[in-house]
Amino acid sequence: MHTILTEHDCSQAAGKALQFLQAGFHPATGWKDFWTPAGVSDAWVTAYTGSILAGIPCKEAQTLAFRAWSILECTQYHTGGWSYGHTVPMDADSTTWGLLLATRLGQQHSKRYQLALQALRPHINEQGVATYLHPAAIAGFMGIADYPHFEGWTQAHMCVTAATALLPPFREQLSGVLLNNQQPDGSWPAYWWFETAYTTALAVECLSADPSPQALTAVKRAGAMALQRLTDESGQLSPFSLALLLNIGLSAGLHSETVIRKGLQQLLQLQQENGCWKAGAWLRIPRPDDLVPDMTTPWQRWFGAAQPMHTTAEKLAGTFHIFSVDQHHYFTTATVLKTLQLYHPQQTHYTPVSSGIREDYPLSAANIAAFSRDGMIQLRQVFDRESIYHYKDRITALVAHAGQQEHSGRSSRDIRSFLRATDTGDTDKEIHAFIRQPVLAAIAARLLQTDAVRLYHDQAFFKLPGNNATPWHQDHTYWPVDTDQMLTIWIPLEDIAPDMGGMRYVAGSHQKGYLGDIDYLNNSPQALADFTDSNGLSVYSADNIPAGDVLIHHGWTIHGAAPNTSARTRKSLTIVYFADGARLAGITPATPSSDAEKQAAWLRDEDLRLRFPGCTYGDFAISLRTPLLYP
Ligand SMILES: O=C(O)CCC(=O)C(=O)O
Ligand SMILES: [Fe+2]
Repeated sequence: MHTILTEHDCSQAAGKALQFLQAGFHPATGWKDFWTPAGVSDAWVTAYTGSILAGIPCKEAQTLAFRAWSILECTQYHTGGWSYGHTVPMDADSTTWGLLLATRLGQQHSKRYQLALQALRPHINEQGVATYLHPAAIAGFMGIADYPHFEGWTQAHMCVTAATALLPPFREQLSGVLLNNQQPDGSWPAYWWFETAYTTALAVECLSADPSPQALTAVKRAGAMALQRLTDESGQLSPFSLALLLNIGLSAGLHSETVIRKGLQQLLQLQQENGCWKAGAWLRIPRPDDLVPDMTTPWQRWFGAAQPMHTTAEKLAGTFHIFSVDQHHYFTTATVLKTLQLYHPQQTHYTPVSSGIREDYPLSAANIAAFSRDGMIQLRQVFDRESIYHYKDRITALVAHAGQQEHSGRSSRDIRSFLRATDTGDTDKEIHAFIRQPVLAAIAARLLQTDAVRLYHDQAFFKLPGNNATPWHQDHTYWPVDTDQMLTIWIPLEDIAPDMGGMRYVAGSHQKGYLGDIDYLNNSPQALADFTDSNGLSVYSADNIPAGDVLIHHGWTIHGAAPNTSARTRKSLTIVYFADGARLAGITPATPSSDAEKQAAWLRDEDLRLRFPGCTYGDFAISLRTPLLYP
């Protein structure tokens, strides 16, 4: 067969695979695969898939990998580490993949990374890495607390050891262990897999970076084994096995071997229409006392319990020596992506994923400088009118339902300032996507001059006819986040005319940071004039804003809005972003004195409780409610 495998072929295939993984990614749980008696795996599969994407140098893959990490940061056990899935006790394999993901994203400084590393350490001994450390926890989870024989599960496993060996802190120690455990045929054994190429691919990835003669020999032997199997089993290999054998060959430097090129071409031919490669990763669950599962027969595929199991004996008989496959194809597809990456490491030309949403807004250096000087900016035509009007209708329906008439927080004035609804994206899928679209988050990140931003919240502000002015205030007063890098994108949902209650900003006031209780500015126009005059600042009035434009203000910029004297409702949606890496904090003064300060402190506590459940001041400002939106 004549085999020409172009860069273009690989990058096309990888782009489609990426789209498949993107489509299957759930914002709260990541990817799920493998049905076993312990349920379906989310954390482990998400960590594995994410860690492969993190190694692919293109924007879509990096974004997905960051999202996966963001989920793992929220779902980690407080004792550190990750597990197979929801409610299953922590294990060394899932924890290793979580750590590999963090490492590849450069997140070693993260508190969760450090915690997981600590939790992993005790699993490592001279024999390698044990998946489970405490039989009691896992036996309790399985409902066989009285069964004492977990020697099989608490011994060192080469399939876990080879993955952990890829973590820089353990590489040296575990390379030695790997060298001692290579089989005569050049492979490494696997405990949780039928396919020894799983362990071998990881071992070779680790050892190929080791310049010692022993490592070199080991890698060569593994490479020869892979070539042999690719030849002998050609045409019978599942995409999973084929990808792993190719990984071994590629890590061993055998790119130009005909068998490798043929294998790659076969692999590309096996890609499905939707971008995936069909499930072929056979995960097995030996009995906890089984030390060498390769000797065990027979194995049953898990389709759920055949009959109800109550006693330990029934559970032992019914839930072990079973196997399962990655029924959603994510695990296999991620493994194949790794192969493509190894074949063309420097290629970043993956087919861009088209989402239908605008990808970029041409923000200029002058825009960024203006925002940093004024603490506010108006950006022209970020959206087209039709799409804004589409969202206007959806948001109007929602506000009518969920809106709350308010005095805008603090000032008890007779007439209310607006009708407000928070978290509008929670109940409407389209608004959810609109709020999370990358173009807005990218604008936020660039104006804040930071690498990554999270969503804080979204709120709709509808100023009804006759509603009062929005009092002057500083938003950040209400947000329990310690970074100054926060901003709001204020999106008019239709044209705003001068009598509808346009936004007002004290340009440059953000540079002063927290100004204390500034409610006195609302006492009279003179109070404000005195403040701006004595500080050399001026007020910017955004009176005529066409739909499609957006207004953006910094978290410390003093702002308000004029009353709505027209007969129309002024409709707007706001999205608040903050720089990733912030921690939860109150603002100074720690002891509020005025009523306004007391109320602000109460609102910060309230937001901490609502937006960062389970967190306290000092923790990282990370939660499922505040996802990373960029990159
Ligand atoms: O729309 C308004 O009138 C007030 C909006 C506001 O204060 C904000 O977006 O922070
Ligand atoms: Fe505000």
